[in-house]
Amino acid sequence: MISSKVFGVFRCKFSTGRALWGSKPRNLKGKKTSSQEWIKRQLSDPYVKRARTENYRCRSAFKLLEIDDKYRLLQPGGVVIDCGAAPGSWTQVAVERVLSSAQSENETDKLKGLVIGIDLNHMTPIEGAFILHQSDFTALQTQEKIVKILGGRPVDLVLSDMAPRASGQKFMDHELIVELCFSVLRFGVTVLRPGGHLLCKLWQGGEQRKLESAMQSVFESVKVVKPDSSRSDSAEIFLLGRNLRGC
Ligand SMILES: C[S@@+](CC[C@H](N)C(=O)[O-])C[C@H]1O[C@@H](n2cnc3c(N)ncnc32)[C@H](O)[C@@H]1O
Repeated sequence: MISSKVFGVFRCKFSTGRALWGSKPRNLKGKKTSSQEWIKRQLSDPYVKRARTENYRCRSAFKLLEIDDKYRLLQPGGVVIDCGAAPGSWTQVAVERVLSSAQSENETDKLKGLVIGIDLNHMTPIEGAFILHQSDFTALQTQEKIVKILGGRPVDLVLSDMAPRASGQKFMDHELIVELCFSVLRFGVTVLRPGGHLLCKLWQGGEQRKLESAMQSVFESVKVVKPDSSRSDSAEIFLLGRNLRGC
């Protein structure tokens, strides 16, 4: 067993913090909505309410739940890397679905499951997950830490909900998020098992095609996914690469 202290990582025991408000949204033109509009929208958003009642740290949980209900990416006993994990709702969902005994009768599957969450920001621990917080996913050092935690285990699913700090310059923000996706893809192909999957978020724009074709060259199928819980006025979409081709 690797000591979590060695990596400055914690195998989390308690989940307390919640950030149900999420980040201030951008509309399709890349402009921020006014604070008042944003608060009004948050208060009337059914997913914000559900996140509160169902104990998720933010409404984003429902995007992954919806995608997973359709594509069955999270399996009991699975190994999952969650890039851009804070405040933690995707990690919560991944832990529930790969570590939950309710999902699997098999205790061994439950023990085998592994979820690693990485974020630039501070993140409150989540029971059952390894969290590398205050860590830049794109840094080699961080990726080496992930590889050590994996201890040679192949990965079933790489997730990225990473988003750069939005400048409001639509093209620049699009380029930055696509760069993050490419770094997830480059790393993903080195750790995913053949047949593994990758889901990454981006804001639509001109570079999307390049990313899609890079994914098509390594995955058997690549789909653009927009769950109902992703706001229709948001430029956000997800690219899902399924079944990594073997060498
Ligand atoms: C939309 S939030 C993720 C929400 C998360 N999926 C959840 O459900 O709680 C985007 C996150 O990406 C993180 N991020 C952006 N660039 C990053 C990077 N280079 N390395 C790690 N995290 C990054 C941000 O700090 C932010 O917390």
